[in-house]
Amino acid sequence: MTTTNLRIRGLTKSFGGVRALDGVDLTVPAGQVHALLGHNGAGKSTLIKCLGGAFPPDAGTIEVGGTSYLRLSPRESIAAGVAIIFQTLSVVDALTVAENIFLGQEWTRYGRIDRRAQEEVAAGLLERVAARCSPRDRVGDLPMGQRQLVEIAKALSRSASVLVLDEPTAALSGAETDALAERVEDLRTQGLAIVYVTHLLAEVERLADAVTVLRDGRVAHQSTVAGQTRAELVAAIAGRPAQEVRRPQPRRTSTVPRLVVDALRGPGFGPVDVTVAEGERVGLFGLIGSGRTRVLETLYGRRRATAGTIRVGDRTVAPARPADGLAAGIALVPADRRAQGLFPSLSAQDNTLLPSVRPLARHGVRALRSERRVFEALASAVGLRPAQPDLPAGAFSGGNQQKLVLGRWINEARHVDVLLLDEPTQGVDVGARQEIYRVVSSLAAERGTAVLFASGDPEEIVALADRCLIVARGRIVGELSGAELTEQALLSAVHTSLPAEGAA
Ligand SMILES: Nc1ncnc2c1ncn2[C@@H]1O[C@H](COP(=O)(O)OP(=O)(O)OP(=O)(O)O)[C@@H](O)[C@H]1O
Repeated sequence: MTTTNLRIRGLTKSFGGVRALDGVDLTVPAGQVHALLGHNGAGKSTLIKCLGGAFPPDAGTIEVGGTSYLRLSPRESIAAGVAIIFQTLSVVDALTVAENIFLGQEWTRYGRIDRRAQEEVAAGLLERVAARCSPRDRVGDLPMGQRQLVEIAKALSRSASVLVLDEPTAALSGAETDALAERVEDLRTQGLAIVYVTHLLAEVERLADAVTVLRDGRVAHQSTVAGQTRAELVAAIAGRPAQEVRRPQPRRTSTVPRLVVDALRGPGFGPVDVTVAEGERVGLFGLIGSGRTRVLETLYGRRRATAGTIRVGDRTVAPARPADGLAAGIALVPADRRAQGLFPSLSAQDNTLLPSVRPLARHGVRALRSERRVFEALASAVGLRPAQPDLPAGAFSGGNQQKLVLGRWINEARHVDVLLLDEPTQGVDVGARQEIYRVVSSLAAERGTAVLFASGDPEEIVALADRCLIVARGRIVGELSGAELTEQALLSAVHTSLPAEGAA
């Protein structure tokens, strides 16, 4: 008989006027990987936060291991056997692996922490998750994939029976992603009930047994994964039939160079040569740690170049700070948009239009009506939910916060010569992804903006780039364009170069 580790019934939660969850049912038996999908703002994070005790639900029950709760405190959630691995991990960098695992549940002997016993047990737990680190390593020195395994080992030390993984591969390299998939497989075999939150359908197909799609706080679809097509899942997420993902028609781009980078070097990369013509969209494809992010940050002035030249049009620029990059007509949308670009207490509209307020103003007075019009056009283009201009940015879901920061640079009131995008659609749902590609492409086509973007997702490169440069070990090691630019060609190009670990 299969035991049911997690049974959620009628879960409901509102924030002000927004029904984030509306009568959600979800059952996950022991030994099942259950994928949780949904558009940005569908309610996925709210559901896992109710489960983890961060929010009290308004109605419904959460049953874990046979005990039913109307609400859980964070402590009760852990005691009941729930472990949630959030994207921003909760491990403490300054502590060792063993200290992290036993934080808050230290083993003591004669009133002192028994380090040796902790390290011995930690070693066993690390083995169970096939981690390659030692109990005495400092967590801050470990690559992201290992830190995540430490957190999973910590969950096992607390005898978790329900493991929730929130977009766990977002910050992992290809090799780390494969290793995590194997761990998920093992933990399923060991009888955990696993809830796996993701936007990536390939992960669902690879790992999950069952899938639930949330749409606007309700269950829009629930089934086993076997026999389910991608088109059916996309339709359930978006609430309309799937649009075919098509590679844009090859366009004749201008040959006038807009961005010319010559022998650029900086810590961890170089020399790098890149030319982007007016209206051209060039992808930088590489694994995490390849140096792709460093190149973009150096062009923008967030990092200092140690050698080389950068030209925008016919001007030579040497950005030492982001303000210099902006003054030279270069904008960067960082990958970690929430930490690096969002003002949580300002309204959605102010967040997107802040840099445009001056261009829109007439005679020094803010053009409020134009601001609203530009915001509304943008909100509909990127599928912002809810499309409320006055709501504080901090009240939007993670993916919608991404769209707000992205929208700052891709709205019609803001002109930049060179647009740099780091992982433009990470955390963004499948429906909005296509819209973002369309908006970026029309900026390039209509205004001649030179677009240089970094991505680790071959599908994204193929959907958005006219031409792609392969980055490995801080250098450009190949180039693909036209008919050669396919997902398969990208993957084989990157895997023939040595993978690097660590953050980009
Ligand atoms: N603290 C909050 N205050 C107000 N509204 C909130 C709050 N947290 C979430 N919401 C709203 O609840 C809804 C569901 O958000 P939630 O974060 O659960 O979505 P999600 O499915 O996790 O999205 P994403 O894929 O973007 O992470 C959204 O409309 C969001 O704006």
